[in-house]
Amino acid sequence: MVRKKVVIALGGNAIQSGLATAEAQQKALESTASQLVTFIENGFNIIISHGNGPQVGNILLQQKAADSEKNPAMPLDTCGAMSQGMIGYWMQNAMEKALREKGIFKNVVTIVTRVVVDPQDTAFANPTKPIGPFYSEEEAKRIMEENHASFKEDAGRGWRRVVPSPQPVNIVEHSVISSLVEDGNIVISVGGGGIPVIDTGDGFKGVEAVIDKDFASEKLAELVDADALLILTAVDHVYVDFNKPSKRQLKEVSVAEMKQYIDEHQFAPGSMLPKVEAAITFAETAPGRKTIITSLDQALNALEGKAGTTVSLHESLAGNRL
Ligand SMILES: Nc1ncnc2c1ncn2[C@@H]1O[C@H](COP(=O)(O)OP(=O)(O)O)[C@@H](O)[C@H]1O
Ligand SMILES: NC(=O)OP(=O)(O)O
Repeated sequence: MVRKKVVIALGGNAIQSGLATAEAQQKALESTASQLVTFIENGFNIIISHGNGPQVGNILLQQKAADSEKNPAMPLDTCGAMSQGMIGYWMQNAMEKALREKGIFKNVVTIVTRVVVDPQDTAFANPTKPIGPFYSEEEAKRIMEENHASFKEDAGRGWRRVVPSPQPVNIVEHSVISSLVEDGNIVISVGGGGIPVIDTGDGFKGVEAVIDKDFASEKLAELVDADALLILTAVDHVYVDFNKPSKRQLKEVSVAEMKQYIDEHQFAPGSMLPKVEAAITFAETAPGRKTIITSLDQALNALEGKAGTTVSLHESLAGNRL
């Protein structure tokens, strides 16, 4: 049987739905993993990617405990690598447990993934990616003055530190990820959008940034020639007139239609907009490729063409079962 290959990008609620403790996040991941196992039961090969905004921000804050040459603070790229290892480790435990409960044996591996960015990317001069905890406006302004860090208001939920978020250009480990998934292993990769690196011509060098995980997942889906990119978040569908009485679910949408909605500012920057942009980019790479944006609960239904928002090059291609 030829197994279809799906890149699954997990939203923040799949990892942290309440407290930020290790115990609470591992519990949330166990619940996520029990749903992801249904993809394996239904014959899919999966590559799991995930966000790291809350986690990498907290790891960065924890560097404040550093006080000497013996205990130096680590830079943001290294904090990103730590977040990949931490969440990957939790996810490996959770997936193996969920597989065992179903009597399935499969290797689950995390690849520490480096993602090449352009040093000239204009994002370096304009930090936009929110990380870490939320603050009141007053607290945020005080920290900005003390630390020269940038903070911005995040979608009506409070103020957060923001860091540069350049576009992914290439994924260093994509070939090995591809081989592992072709061999039937479950691969966790491009966690937190990948560790941002620049190609110096004499090796890779980490840079202080956090890449958007939806854009990095899209790049990975392209490079491993995935059949679908599944972006899972807290809503079952993308909406037009979101949060208005006139709100309407989008089901099967062409790239051209989605671009029109972007022009109408239907999607919030920093939340739904990058997902929609990633969906368009993947669909544009080939006529058969589709991106589905939905919730974890509806993910399998969505692959059968029965739920979620599906974006493909032409609307006629969107509704079919994968
Ligand atoms: N037009 C829209 N349709 C659906 N959801 C939207 C829209 N605009 C903004 N959103 C919000 O975007 C959220 C997804 O973004 P976010 O929470 O940042 O993603 P993630 O799940 O990757 O952490 C949804 O849960 C929803 O609250
Ligand atoms: N890196 C990243 O996009 O993380 P979040 O999805 O948690 O913001």
